[in-house]
Amino acid sequence: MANVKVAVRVRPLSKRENAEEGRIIVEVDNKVAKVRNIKVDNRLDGPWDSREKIVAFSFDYCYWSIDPEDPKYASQEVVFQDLGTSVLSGAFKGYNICLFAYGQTGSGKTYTMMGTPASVGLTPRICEGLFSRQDDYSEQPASCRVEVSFLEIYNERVRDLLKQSDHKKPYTLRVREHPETGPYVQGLSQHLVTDYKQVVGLLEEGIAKRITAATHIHDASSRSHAIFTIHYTQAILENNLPSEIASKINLVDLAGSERADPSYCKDRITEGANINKSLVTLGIVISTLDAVCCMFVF
Ligand SMILES: Nc1ncnc2c1ncn2[C@@H]1O[C@H](COP(=O)(O)OP(=O)(O)OP(=O)(O)O)[C@@H](O)[C@H]1O
Repeated sequence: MANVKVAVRVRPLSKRENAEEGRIIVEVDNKVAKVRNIKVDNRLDGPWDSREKIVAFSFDYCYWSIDPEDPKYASQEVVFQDLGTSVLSGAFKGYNICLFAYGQTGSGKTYTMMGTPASVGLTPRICEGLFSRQDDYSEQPASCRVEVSFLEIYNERVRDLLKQSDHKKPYTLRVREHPETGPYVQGLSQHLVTDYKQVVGLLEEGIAKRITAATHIHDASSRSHAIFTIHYTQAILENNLPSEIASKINLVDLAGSERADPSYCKDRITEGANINKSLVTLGIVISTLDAVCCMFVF
């Protein structure tokens, strides 16, 4: 899967982790993340010795986002410059692109994808990039159209985050498959936007409606998968004839995988089971795509 890039990001310890005297067991060295197994010989403290086990994993990008004073600190801007600009350049060339954040609950997916008002994440930055196109990517189009939609998948059911839904039956959208364009969500609202401010308004509206709940690890854990889709259509002249380049950008903030905890209430347990089930399925899909892809590479 040559067109797939994988990045890993290390976030700072949370207040709770600091209070519990948590330790960072990951180191980042260029494109390699090294995880130290502190359980070896139950040696929680003490000097490094040959029995300490380090497992190294390679990625396309490794981000160290612990301390802003650290020279190797990766800010939201650094992450955007690597990942967001390639999304934009792909979209400008007419490719469909999917960027998703995957990880354990509380690991920093929403922070990276959405960010905070003081530290804006990938999704709003990518939208801003579409409107303030100052690129060297390709020829500028005569005009372009941007339409967005925002949905969440909660307990395997789909809800439009940008449409007032029936309170009794909010999760009623159906996923269908079009013979030519592939899977789509029937009845999902599409919103034409003409500037960055409008996109931010819609993003805030959708984020506010998304289901969150407190878990042992994270006070505001997202309990659903959220998909923000941008349909980007460029009007161009091809051989002096009007034509269009259409691309679709899916920006996905997945719910976090978590360990089943019998002390949770029934809702949390059901949510957790559905989250884990869908993430395992996603893993199977990616492995299968990889296997199929390898079969045809000669
Ligand atoms: N790179 C970072 N720098 C500073 N704070 C971060 C960073 N990443 C995450 N955080 C903070 O850590 C907490 C958890 O992050 P976040 O909500 O993004 O986790 P999540 O993976 O989306 O969790 P869940 O799957 O439970 O929804 C938040 O308070 C967030 O502000």
